[in-house]
Amino acid sequence: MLQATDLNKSYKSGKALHNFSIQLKSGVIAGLLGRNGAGKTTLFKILCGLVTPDHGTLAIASKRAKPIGAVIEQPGLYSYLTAYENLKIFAQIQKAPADLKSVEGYLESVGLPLNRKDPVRNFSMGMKQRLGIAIALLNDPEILILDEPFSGLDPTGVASLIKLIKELAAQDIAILLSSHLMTELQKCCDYLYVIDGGILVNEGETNTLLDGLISVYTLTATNIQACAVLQPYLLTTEKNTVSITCSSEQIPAILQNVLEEGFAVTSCVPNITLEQLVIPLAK
Ligand SMILES: Nc1ncnc2c1ncn2[C@@H]1O[C@H](COP(=O)(O)OP(=O)(O)OP(=O)(O)O)[C@@H](O)[C@H]1O
Repeated sequence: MLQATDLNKSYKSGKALHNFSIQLKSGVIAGLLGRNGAGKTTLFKILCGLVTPDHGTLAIASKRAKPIGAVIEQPGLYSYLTAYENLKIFAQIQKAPADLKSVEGYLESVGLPLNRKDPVRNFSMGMKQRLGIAIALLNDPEILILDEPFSGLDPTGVASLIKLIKELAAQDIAILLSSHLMTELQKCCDYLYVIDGGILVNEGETNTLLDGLISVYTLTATNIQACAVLQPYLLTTEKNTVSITCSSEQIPAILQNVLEEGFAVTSCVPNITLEQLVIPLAK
């Protein structure tokens, strides 16, 4: 669907992208993980045609008039207008259907209420993101690019945005989203690209990439710090929460034994940091 090969871009400040290649496929959610200044926005702007690369090729297989929809940095909204009015204006600008039924359909497609009559400046960050996505999806692009879509969202907002992104991918849209945080990308991406200093330093199917690297898990259960089974693995303990160090292969058996000892584990969260993904290849 989209193949970018050996993209290079330099600014006066230095090289922002170096021989960066990326592929997007229909129905697949790809994540771009990288620190601040790693080159994520530069890549997105090149993919959207907003910045011209110094070298490299970009091939997009699509017959649509608008192959890519994107929300880069903040969604650009008219803050003094309602969601409906924003969508109607952007639909008119982009020559998409702008009648009442169509605009209500756009609102519904991203889970925004039809009855909000107040300006979008009153909206939560999550609702603004949804409206930005609805605008990006005008004219049915086959590719959706979202730059840091989770920034400023609370956990509920993150969870409901992840649900929306998965629903869009299920409609065969190819999705690329960026973050400097592992947790959200881990939860929603099928494939991960890791960028550092403008270079692709790691990539792979999310589960395969992370399984080999996770060695610390945080478990929560009432009084779990007293669990005998966990004592050999303990890294840190707090009331009702412990961090243990073990491999991903060991986790199912450990959890089984903890349950048999009578501790009802309410969560088991793998801990992985961006640094773990960057350092192995940067050596
Ligand atoms: N228009 C520009 N002019 C000069 N330098 C730029 C420009 N845009 C980006 N850069 C530089 O290119 C590098 C990559 O920036 P970019 O915004 O692509 O990174 P990023 O990963 O999106 O970072 P962030 O998460 O902070 O937005 C940075 O060193 C940045 O300062």
